[in-house]
Amino acid sequence: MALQRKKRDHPNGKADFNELEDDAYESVGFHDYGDYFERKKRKLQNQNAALYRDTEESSTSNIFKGLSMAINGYTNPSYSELRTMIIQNGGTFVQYVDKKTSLSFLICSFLTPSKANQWKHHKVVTPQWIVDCINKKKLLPWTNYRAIQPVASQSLLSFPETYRERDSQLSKQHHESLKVDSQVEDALPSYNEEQTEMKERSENLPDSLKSLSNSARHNYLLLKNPNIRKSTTQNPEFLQKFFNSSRLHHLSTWKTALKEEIQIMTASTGLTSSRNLKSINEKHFIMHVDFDCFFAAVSTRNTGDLQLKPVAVAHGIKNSEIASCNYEARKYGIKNGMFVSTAKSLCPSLVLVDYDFDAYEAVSREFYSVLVDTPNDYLKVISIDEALLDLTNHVQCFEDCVNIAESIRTRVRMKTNCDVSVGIGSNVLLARLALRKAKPHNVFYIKDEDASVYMQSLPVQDLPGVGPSQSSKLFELFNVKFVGDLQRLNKNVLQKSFGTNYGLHLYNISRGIDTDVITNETPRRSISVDVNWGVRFVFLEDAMDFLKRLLQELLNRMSKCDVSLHQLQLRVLKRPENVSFDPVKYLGAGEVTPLTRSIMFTSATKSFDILYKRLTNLFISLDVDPGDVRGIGLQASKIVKDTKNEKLFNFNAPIKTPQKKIVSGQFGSPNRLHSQAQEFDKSNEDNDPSLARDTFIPSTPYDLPSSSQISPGVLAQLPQSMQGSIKRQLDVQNKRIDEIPSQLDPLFLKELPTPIRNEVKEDHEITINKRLKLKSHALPNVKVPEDTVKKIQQQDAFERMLRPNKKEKKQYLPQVDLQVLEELPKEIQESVLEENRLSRYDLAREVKMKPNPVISFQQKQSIDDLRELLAKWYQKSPRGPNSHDVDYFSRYLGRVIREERNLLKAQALVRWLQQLNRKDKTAAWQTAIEKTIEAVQEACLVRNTPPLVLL
Ligand SMILES: Nc1ccn([C@H]2C[C@H](O)[C@@H](COP(=O)(O)OP(=O)(O)OP(=O)(O)O)O2)c(=O)n1
Ligand SMILES: [Mg+2]
Ligand SMILES: [Mg+2]
Repeated sequence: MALQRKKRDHPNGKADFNELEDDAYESVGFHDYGDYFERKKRKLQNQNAALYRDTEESSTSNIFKGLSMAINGYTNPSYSELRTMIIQNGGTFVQYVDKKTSLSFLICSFLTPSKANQWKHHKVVTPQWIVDCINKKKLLPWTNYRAIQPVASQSLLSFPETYRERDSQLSKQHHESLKVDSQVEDALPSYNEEQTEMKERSENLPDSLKSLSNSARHNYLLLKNPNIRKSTTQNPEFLQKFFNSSRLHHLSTWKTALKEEIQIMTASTGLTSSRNLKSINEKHFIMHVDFDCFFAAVSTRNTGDLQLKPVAVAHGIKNSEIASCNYEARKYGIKNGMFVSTAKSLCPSLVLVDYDFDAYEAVSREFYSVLVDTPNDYLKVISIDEALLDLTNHVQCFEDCVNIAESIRTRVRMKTNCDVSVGIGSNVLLARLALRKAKPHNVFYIKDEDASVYMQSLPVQDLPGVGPSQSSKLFELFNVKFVGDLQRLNKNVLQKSFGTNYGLHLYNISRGIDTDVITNETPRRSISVDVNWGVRFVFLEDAMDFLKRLLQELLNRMSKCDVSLHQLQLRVLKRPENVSFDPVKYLGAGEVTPLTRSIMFTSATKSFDILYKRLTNLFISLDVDPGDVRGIGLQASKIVKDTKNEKLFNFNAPIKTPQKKIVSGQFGSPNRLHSQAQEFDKSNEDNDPSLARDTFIPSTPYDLPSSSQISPGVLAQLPQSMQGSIKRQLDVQNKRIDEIPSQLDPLFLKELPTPIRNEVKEDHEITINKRLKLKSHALPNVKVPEDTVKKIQQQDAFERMLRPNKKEKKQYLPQVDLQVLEELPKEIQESVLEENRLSRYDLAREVKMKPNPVISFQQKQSIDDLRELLAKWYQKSPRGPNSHDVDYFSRYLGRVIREERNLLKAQALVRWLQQLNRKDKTAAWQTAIEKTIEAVQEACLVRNTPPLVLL
């Protein structure tokens, strides 16, 4: 029997059915459970409709107009009294509530803990609120009548002055959605709608706040909720909480700490300089070891039954990201980085477990102790769960590597009850590709002779340094999709299109040739603190206050390492203009434009006052609306040691120490690492008190070339602090300067590690420029004594080295694309920057100047125009779209995500298609929509952002 429903604008509960024809009154029979509830709901709605009819005349006020309410459990006044009170005062009474019902308020006196948990994201008030509102004849702030005490994660907005607008909107949306017709409502508020809503809501703002920008007002209203405020930068304890629970923070801290420890161990075993025994051309054996689903495995390692179930580690909130999921969960299509809500829709039985940072750290230490016990040439920390080993001098063939790999796997399993996988190859690239193949729970190796063939079928994006821009350029120019296609391209052609360095890189890696060698860990060159979640400011003062706390945190970290800084960088993540105020991720940064600025200090400092003053000016100079700030970071670079007793590392120690191999068991316990290191430092200091006295930390620990290659001329051109350091090191190494060439010695330069060489070269260039400048400006008759000129040159050179040379760099600005650059491997990034004589700072400004392009589809760009287009497309193809059109549109969505970088737009368009097909549910359209969703999620993956919620 067809359900006849008159379309009326009645709110929920007022639906006017023809009772006689409504099958809600038929017996339930053998219908399914869902059907039973559907019927029950309609039955109750009909009863309410009758009640509304009766009370229409007798209604006393409209104070609850636009609000929908339900009652739960025992109440005083009674259920029926309350119901009448609600209806008589214009409210909508909802008799039956399920998950889909949008409700303004739930009225109840008491909730059991489980119910309280279930309703924690709703407004739950006591019956007294109804009574008092009616007595006072106005809506009173509901927060004074809460039946559930707020919880920290509550994400519901509650603004005493404005909730009515919001609720009536919610309730309107809900009723619109109840209508079974072709009217399609917008799934997400568009940016314009958000702006309009903001304007309406802002009318309730105090006068003093009316001058605020829209984004600041938005934050003001958002932060009115104490629960939300508690989770943001407005909370004085925010930083501590943030760092305690931020997995990314933990990951980076662990990595730094592990690197330092491994560095100490390798230094103490004397493996540093003598280990590069084989040249790059000789065959190497590289091993890449990585835990399988690290966080998830650690969290379930002692729970046999959980290991067999799909498990993910996340904070548990709907829009939180999955940090790690086990391979059982991956069978359902769940991936690391996915939102919990998406994952749950793929696998409702997914078990969520919380983070256990202490356990991850402990397991990682066991892991590294096994690796340190494995004879190796180099051990490089990649992350908490992952390392590279160079075994070249310890094995003869791949089979030896496999045996070692199996032994590592067994020992790690015994110590941690978790699995690692191992990839082996003759270089880092092949080891990495082999690891991918080995996962999970296995060992795999790729021989050189198989590499080329093995790689042919890989998409080019699987290659290191090939990101979306490069791969789409490769596709556009040469129709290249797979590595096999790339292998067919000539080296010259690649270099012409992609530049000398990157062209060569592409040519090499497509053949499995990787010149990246595993080198020693470099000492810490910078210390930073970054916060990219929960950053919400209203006023400039908020930003200043937070900067203060962040600077304090940076100084604390610096003080732990006993360093001062020469350079301080401020990094700000800014919401671009047409991006929503509220990112998809709750209080996250969302889509942002990064801005960076640095300040240089001629003398090293760690003074809060000096730094804070410059920092605030720097922030102001960025001219960012405080409401638009979504993330802030500080980085101390060009750091110098400021105490004589270096605790961890002796940067000026002679690198060559007696050969001492790691023997099995030596580093069995992680705590021994520290004590071992300290002993090592101590013994060195005992032997030679002149060590560890200098303050400058070079970018890389360096061994000096033979004395004949160091000229006093060169030395004189170095920054003074470096001169001191080199002279002392020469003393230590018993080297003398016995030649006096007058200019930069190429041999000497060649021997220096690249970063130092660059510094020296830059410095030299500046000195030369300065000299030229001095010449041209010198008054013809004034003779400056030569000594003085030299001194000025040296001093100036050092100062200028610490200052960015704006004029010089400006003219090179437009040649490098930051997005392209970021996808390249670090080394290539540096060389591109060097080639273009640019710093990242310049590029960030460049990005700021050039907004993302808005991509057109059939000459349409705005969401509204595109929706119109899609609606026409849908109407014209009732039996489903042409597959080429679907591909075409999917590709467009991909570009919206990758190039226009507008996630919300892509989301809104797909949802629109879903809405269009909601009524008829045409299967062909459904398939087409799924295809577009796939394209969208793939583009998100490429961009490294979590998938959009589209189910
Ligand atoms: N963006 C990231 C990257 C990593 N991790 C954490 C969770 C991971 O468990 C751990 C290791 O990262 P991997 O990339 O090695 O991922 P898994 O070990 O989880 O999975 P796989 O088996 O693919 O290595 O680091 C994280 O929280 N967020
Ligand atoms: Mg892993
Ligand atoms: Mg890893």
